[in-house]
Amino acid sequence: MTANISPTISKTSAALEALALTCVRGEKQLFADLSFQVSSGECLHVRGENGVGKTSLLRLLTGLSKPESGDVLWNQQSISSESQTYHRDLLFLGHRDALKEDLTALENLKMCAAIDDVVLSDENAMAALRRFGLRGREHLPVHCLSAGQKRRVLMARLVTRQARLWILDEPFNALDIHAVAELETLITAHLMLDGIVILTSHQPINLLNLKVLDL
Ligand SMILES: Nc1ncnc2c1ncn2[C@@H]1O[C@H](COP(=O)(O)OP(=O)(O)OP(=O)(O)O)[C@@H](O)[C@H]1O
Repeated sequence: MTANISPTISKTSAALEALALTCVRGEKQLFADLSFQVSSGECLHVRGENGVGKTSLLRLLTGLSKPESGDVLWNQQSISSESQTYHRDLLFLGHRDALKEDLTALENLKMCAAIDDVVLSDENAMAALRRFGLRGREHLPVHCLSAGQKRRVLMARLVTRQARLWILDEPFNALDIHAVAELETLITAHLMLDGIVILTSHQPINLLNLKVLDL
């Protein structure tokens, strides 16, 4: 069954811009003076070896950590000055599963919707979970799900929360080939609606409008 949830992202163009970002972690400078822009309809694939600073970059882009110097602009406004607007437009999925293990898959989706201030009916939440192959698992506590099934709950979140900008840390991890294809389809549909995606992955990615950033 396919979840019938129509995205209602506005059609005006949007852009995320990194301006001369420098990132220091511990004693080490991970990157310096890093600038790029990602606009509506584009996906940026951030690549690099383990420990090079991909997750650290995503954290700067989400505003979860601050750069040593430089700034991040969302639609030409610094994300530190416009953080409420920015966080309404942003969906960040970190590579550690941001799920409550004692809650069911359905309860997790509903809880995320409540935090995001999104109205989500049980029917739409169930449809989203089933779209990602979780039929019959909707009422199981998340600690009973496999690693790939947990990632699928997070994928369901991509369709139940309408955000313009998706920042996804290793979203293909633990997914089987069907789920990888489903996620690529979902990302493509988001880009066609003028969404923006920034993701990290150690695997090659099969998407149109893909830009690559090698750290
Ligand atoms: N809070 C911190 N304090 C000190 N060092 C940190 C901190 N956070 C990250 N690091 C270090 O910064 C470096 C970059 O980490 P990061 O998680 O950004 O790498 P990554 O490119 O995402 O790696 P991977 O491909 O393994 O996920 C690593 O050497 C890590 O140990």
